[in-house]
This record gives sequence, structure tokens and C-alpha cells, in this order.
Amino acid sequence: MPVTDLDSDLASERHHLTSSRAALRRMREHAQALFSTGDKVAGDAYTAEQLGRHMARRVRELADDPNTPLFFGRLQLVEDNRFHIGRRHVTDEAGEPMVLDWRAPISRSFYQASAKDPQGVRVRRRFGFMRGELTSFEDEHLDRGEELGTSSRILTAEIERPRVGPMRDIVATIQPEQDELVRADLGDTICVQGAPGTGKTAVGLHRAAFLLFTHRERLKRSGVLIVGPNTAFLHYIASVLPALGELDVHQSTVDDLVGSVPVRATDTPEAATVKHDAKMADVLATALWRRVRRPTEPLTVPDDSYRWRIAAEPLRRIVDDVRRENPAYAIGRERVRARVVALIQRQSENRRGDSPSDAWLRRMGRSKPVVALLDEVWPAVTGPELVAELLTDPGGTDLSPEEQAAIRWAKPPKTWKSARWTAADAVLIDEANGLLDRPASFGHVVVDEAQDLSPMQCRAIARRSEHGSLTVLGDLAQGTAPWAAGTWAASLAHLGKPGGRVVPLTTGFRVPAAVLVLANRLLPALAVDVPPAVSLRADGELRDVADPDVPGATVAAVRRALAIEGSVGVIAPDAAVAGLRTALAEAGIETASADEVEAESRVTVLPATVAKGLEYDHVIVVEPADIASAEPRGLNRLYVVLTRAVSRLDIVHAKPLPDQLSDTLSG
Ligand SMILES: Nc1ncnc2c1ncn2[C@@H]1O[C@H](COP(=O)(O)OP(=O)(O)OP(=O)(O)O)[C@@H](O)[C@H]1O
Repeated sequence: MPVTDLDSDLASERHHLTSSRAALRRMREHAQALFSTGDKVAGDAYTAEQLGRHMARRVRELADDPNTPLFFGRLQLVEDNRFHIGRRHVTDEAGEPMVLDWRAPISRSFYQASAKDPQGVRVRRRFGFMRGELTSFEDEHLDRGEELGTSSRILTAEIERPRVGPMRDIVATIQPEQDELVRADLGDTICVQGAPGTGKTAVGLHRAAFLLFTHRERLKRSGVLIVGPNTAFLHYIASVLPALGELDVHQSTVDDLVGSVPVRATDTPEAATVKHDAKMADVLATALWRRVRRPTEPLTVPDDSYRWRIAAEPLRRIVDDVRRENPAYAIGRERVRARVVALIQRQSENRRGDSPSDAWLRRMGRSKPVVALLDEVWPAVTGPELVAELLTDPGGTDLSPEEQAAIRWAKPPKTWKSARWTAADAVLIDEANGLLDRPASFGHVVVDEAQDLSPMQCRAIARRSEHGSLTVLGDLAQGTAPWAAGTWAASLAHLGKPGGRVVPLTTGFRVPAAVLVLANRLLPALAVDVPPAVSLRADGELRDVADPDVPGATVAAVRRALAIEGSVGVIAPDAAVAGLRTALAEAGIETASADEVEAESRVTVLPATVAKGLEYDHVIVVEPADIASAEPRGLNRLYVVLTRAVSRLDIVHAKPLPDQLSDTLSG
């Protein structure tokens, strides 16, 4: 193509960008105008508020970030129709599309069409941007058999771009195998087993955005939930969905999800292991349901000068029936109450010939004899109370004597209200609460780093997705919890979706090949059957820094890293973090913690135990031997830590490296 054509093409694309931006501005102004007149047109205060809230959200959704291109691709179809593909729909004043949302059905072929299967696409165009300016484009004439695949310059530039700040969306460069997962049906539960940096988190977040677009009304009612391992991770991913225009998604750690009690104590490893075991579900259910007794006495309820009488047999039938219906426990108690009152009501109707009032029915239901009967045959209980009882005396359960000893409170609190709960207790209390009353179910739940969830944590998520589907993301090799999953089948069963489809992702978009080769050396020692990743990145640098002065060598490595663009992450054994922060501060280097993703400082110092899911352009791993020996699954932790690097990895150590690594580095 002569240069002039290229230039004029670029000029006309820039023109389209400018007019699309203007159109978006018009859409926003229109929404703003409606927003400010909302209370005048709405009939009543409630409608005005609803409308106001809706319009305020609409205005926010239509915000235009000057640094984010409004479109990133274009499809030229066989019929010569052209569609620009972007982050959201933009229409002109006549309502004609100027930019199509990447989630619209037509956009699918932008991600899926190939030379072999062009799907009606003649030319696929990708745009290159610099700071919001359209600077280049790349065409694939699929009709002529041209296809760039992963050798696209624009894809390579995106993958190799230095990382700063929080995670970004990948809409412009979603790969076909990722797109299959992103666009999976709402009813499908999928489990993505992906090696480090294969885009699992990205896929999960984009699937949430896709589902919200495609099933807006349904999911607005039921909601979408994202579950991540810790708050540092949630901060890191927090801006991806809002950048895609999706503002109404709940994000939570598992601990916060089940956090109905304050956590003020820590379990021994033995106690935590027992409490997280799936058998605790049966133990709690048995402890709860054995409270239900069959009535043995008749019931007499005084009502002014009269007394209603119900024999023991019909009362027994009520309890038996409700028990068989298997409701949540607290619902069951109310059902028994309602049916007992119904029997009294029938007697009253027979006697008086008319229907009693609602107030009378309520009075009967709350009368002393009825409440006493309920307390006898279906006693009220709370989740914390049930768990406290179990931890005070686990005897008589199906737990072995050793398991009972591990969880028994050495010094039971005076009442359950003063108990010092642990994180695992909170999970048990959530299970108990779930037996008492079922929580509302989200329409879709994305669970990241799912390999670390215990069976009991999985059940907490299952309760919240009973009527919805799941996107389960994880890597068995990155399992660091004592109860980490060995296979996905078991986790999916505990998550309540035994039929979930397990799909592997193996193309690595983060970690450079040299670093991945090193990390993969740990895989045989991790005893899990997972396909290793193959890196798309041939660049990258790996340095082995053996130095007896670890803080000094770390400071030097950070200085060197700061000379190049991008974020710097110093990942150290937990016990060494405070000392390294001091050493860096004394050297005049400002640092942030992993929670502070928007911090000005380019250097983050973080303990190995919070590194999961995060990435930094330049990673400095400090004393791998100590990371590996700090916990039973220390080698898995080291595998996580080594795979956080986007471009460069320094390994700073005074102690010898774990065997698996020393072979590669000395070679
Ligand atoms: N199709 C893609 N185009 C561009 N960048 C991508 C693509 N897929 C993933 N990435 C980038 O690769 C990096 C790793 O992605 P992500 O964090 O989703 O991987 P992950 O599988 O969850 O990794 P880990 O298991 O190590 O946490 C991110 O910076 C992400 O933006």
C-alpha cells in the first residue's frame, strides 16, 4: 500500500476517533440533562430517586478516559460493512453505531475469526495507541489468508508494556482461547486451570463484564460477585470492571464473605486443618438437627376464657412433615409455628363460625404455650451458639479423638458471645448460619486463586451461588494453603458444581521465557499434574545475586531497577519485610505496601504470602531458601513468587538456593 494511502487511512481513523469522542460526549450530556430534570419528570419521590440513581450511574458509565482508546479494532465484513470495536457502544445523533461494544455478538469475530475460518470478515484491523492518540494500525486480510496470531506487533507491545499501577483490561487483545471462556453461557460453570500469567484473572473479570452486558436485567437483580484471596489483590483488580463500564459488582475476600463475627484468635495448624475439613459440614448439621424432638405432650393454649387443645399426635405429624420437607432450620421452626396456629385456627373457625383476625393469629403464634412447644421440639439457636457448643464439647461427634482434641477449646468462654473466634471458626459459623437460613444466591460468582480454598470455604461460596454459575480460576501448582486442592474435581464438588468444565490455559502473557524456565524447575517437586506454561515473551532478564549482605544487595538491586521504567516489587520472606523497608528508607528509597496500588512510589515491598495474583515489571526476590522453608508448602509459595515478574527478575540471596533452582542458575 503506498504511504499516502496509509496516511489517509490513519487520518480518517483519527477523524472517526474524534467524532466518536464527540458523540460519547453528547450521550453523556444527554444523560446529564435527563439526570438534572429527573425529579421534575418523575411522578413521586421514590421514582425520582430511582431514576436519579440510574441516571447518575449512566453518566458515570459514559465517562470518557482520555488515556483509554474508545476503540481498538475494526472489522470489515464481506458485505463491506465496517464496524469499529471498542469498550462501549457509541451512537451518533441518529442512533447509528459509531463504535460497537466488544461484547456485542458481531464483535465476537474480532476475537475469533481466522484465515481458516474468517466468519464473514475480510479485514481485521487493530489499532496502536500512545497516550490516547491513535498512532498506527495493523491489518489482517483474512480473505487473502493473512493471519498474524500472536506475532501481532500490537499484541506484543501490549504484553511487553511496562506495568504501573493497578491491573488493566485486555479487551483489545483477548486471545481466541480466552474469548471462548469469556463468552461462555451464563449457565455454564467453568474452571480455568492456568499456569502463572496465562490470563486467568483477566478472563474471569472479562467474563463478568460479558455476562453483565448480555444478561443485564437478570444479573442486576441477583448480582455478580468476585472473590479474591486478599485485599491487596482486590485493590489491584478493582479498576478493571469500572474501566469497562461495570460499576455494580461486589468484590470480596473469602474471609470478608464469611465475616459475620470479629476474628480475634489464631488456630493451631492442627485445629485449622480439622475445621476446614468437609466432614465439619456433617458434624454441624448433625449437631443442629439432633435438637429437633417429636412432641410427646398435647398442647393447651388459653384464649380469653377458652382453651384450645391439640393432641400430641397431630403435633408429631407437623414436626415429622416439616422435618421431611428439609427446610433451613430457622424456616422449619416458623413452619411448625404456622401449622400449629393453623390447627388452632381451624378449631376456632369450627367453634365460632368465622375467620379469626391476623392479630389473633399472631397472638396465638406468640402465646407462651406455643413458644414453649417450639423451644422444646425445635429450639431456636444462632450460628455462633452452635459452633461454640461444638468447640466446648466436640465429644459425641463423628470426629476422631485426636480431631476432637485439636478443636476443643482449652478454656471455653463464659458465653458464646465472649468467644474469641478464629478465621476458621468464622467459616464454621457461616456454615451454621447457612443451615439456619439460606443466603441469597448471586447470579454469577468469579472465584480467583480457587486452589487455596478449603472444602468448607468452597461450601460458603456454593451457598452464595446455589442458583447461579461460577467461573473458578486457579492453578494447582500455586496452592499454598494446607488444604490446597490436589484436583479440581474435588473443589468443584465442594463448590456445588460437580459438572463444571475444567479448561487449561497454557500461553503465558506475563512471565518471560527465561524466568518461566526457572520457575518450571520447581514443578516436579510440587506433586500436581498441571500443564506448564509456554511464555509468549522471549525478552526478559534473570539475575542471580549471591551476596552475604542481603539488605545492601537488595538496595543496590532496587536502585538498578529504578533506572528503567515500570513497577518494582521486592518480595521477601514475611519475617524479613520490616528490615528491608527500613534498609530501603535509610537509603532514601520510598516504598509502598501491596495494598497501596495507587501510591506514587514505584517500589512495593511485600511479604511472600501476599504476592499471589500480583505482578510487577521488575521483581526482586529475596532469600528464596527462607521463603521455601517458612511453611509446609514453601516451594509452592516460591513458585508463586518467582512468577510475578513481567520483565526482569533478580534473585538476591546469602543462603544457597533450593536445589531445584541452583541447577538452572549455576548452569
Ligand atoms: N490476551 C492478553 N493480552 C494482553 N495481555 C494479557 C492477555 N492475557 C493476559 N494478559 C496479561 O498477562 C498478565 C497476567 O494475567 P493474569 O494476571 O490474568 O494471569 P493469571 O493467570 O491470573 O496469573 P497468576 O496465576 O500468576 O495470578 C496481566 O498483566 C494481563 O493483563
